[in-house]
Amino acid sequence: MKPRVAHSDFVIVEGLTKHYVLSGGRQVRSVDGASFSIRHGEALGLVGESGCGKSTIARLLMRLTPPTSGRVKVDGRDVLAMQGEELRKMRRTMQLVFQDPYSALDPSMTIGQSMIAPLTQHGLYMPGDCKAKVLDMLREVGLTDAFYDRYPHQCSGGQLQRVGIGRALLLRPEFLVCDEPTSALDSSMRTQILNLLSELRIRLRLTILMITHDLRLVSRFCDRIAVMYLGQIVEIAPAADLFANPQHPYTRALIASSLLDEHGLEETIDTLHGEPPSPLNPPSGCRLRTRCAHADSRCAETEPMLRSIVENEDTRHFVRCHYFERIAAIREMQDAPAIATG
Ligand SMILES: Nc1ncnc2c1ncn2[C@@H]1O[C@H](COP(=O)(O)OP(=O)(O)OP(=O)(O)O)[C@@H](O)[C@H]1O
Repeated sequence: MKPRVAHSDFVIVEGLTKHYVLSGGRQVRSVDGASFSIRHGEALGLVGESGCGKSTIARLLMRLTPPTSGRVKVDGRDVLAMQGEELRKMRRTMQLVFQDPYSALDPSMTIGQSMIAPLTQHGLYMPGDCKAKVLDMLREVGLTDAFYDRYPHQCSGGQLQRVGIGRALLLRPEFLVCDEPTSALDSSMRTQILNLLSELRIRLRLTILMITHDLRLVSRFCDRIAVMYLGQIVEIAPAADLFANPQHPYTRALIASSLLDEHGLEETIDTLHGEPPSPLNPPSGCRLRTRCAHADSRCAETEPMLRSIVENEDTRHFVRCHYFERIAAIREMQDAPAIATG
């Protein structure tokens, strides 16, 4: 069961943009004007094809790379403006769980040494208490005390991911960004790690951004889902709403292709054709237009905005699509009462 979430935005991201500048001055538009919010205790999924900019968003939120522009507020504080001690303290409350737990650990250090390092760095506990805290955390993530003295190469992928989660949680963060935390694992390990994260999320009242290309994972784990295409967020909706009532042609194609994979279905009208264009040279107007069956001249000329699709603010369903706007306008005209004449 998903926990109830408090109705206040804990994380607010506005117009977040990252253009990497290559030698010769060409720009990779990895993230372009991403805006979203995450309520306190909520899990937001961020999905999209490889290369659409998901990990760049994680790196921007964690201040691992500077943005080109935009704002990030966590618990009311402007994360991108922070410096020095304030930034160091903030970093403790925001932790990243990596896709590949092996590369996140130093192979020459034992698990215990790797887990104690951030504790010592942040001075959270007296040095004599650190080992006991690490052992408590190992148990909390389902590992025995014996793992304290093991080296990464003596652990399986699932065990290492438990270590990675434990290491992030030792600093008692409030906001966890999980970047493909299960994609390096086999399916039974994947389920175990997801169950562990679900349980810890409730127990520790964590706010989570779950980055993945696995739609089944987000449908099980997340309250809301943001769909990304070529650097932009194209749809955000509550998870159940997104699957029952997807609006953006890209979201519909993603859901259709995951069903194709799962059930071996025939190709449907909602599948996209071709590969995504390069973020070095994205299409004008709507970025999906070169692959979208519904695109017309307006899609090439003007960029659609991310707009709320319902009056009821609580539903929080947003779409960035001219085709959706056309269809919605037609439906509105059809639903309007006829004006009596004569
Ligand atoms: N340091 C960098 N310099 C130049 N381009 C970069 C850099 N980092 C990422 N990119 C480019 O930015 C785009 C977005 O990359 P990103 O890793 O954020 O995508 P992603 O959606 O996380 O993909 P994946 O699921 O494969 O990890 C890609 O085209 C990538 O090549």
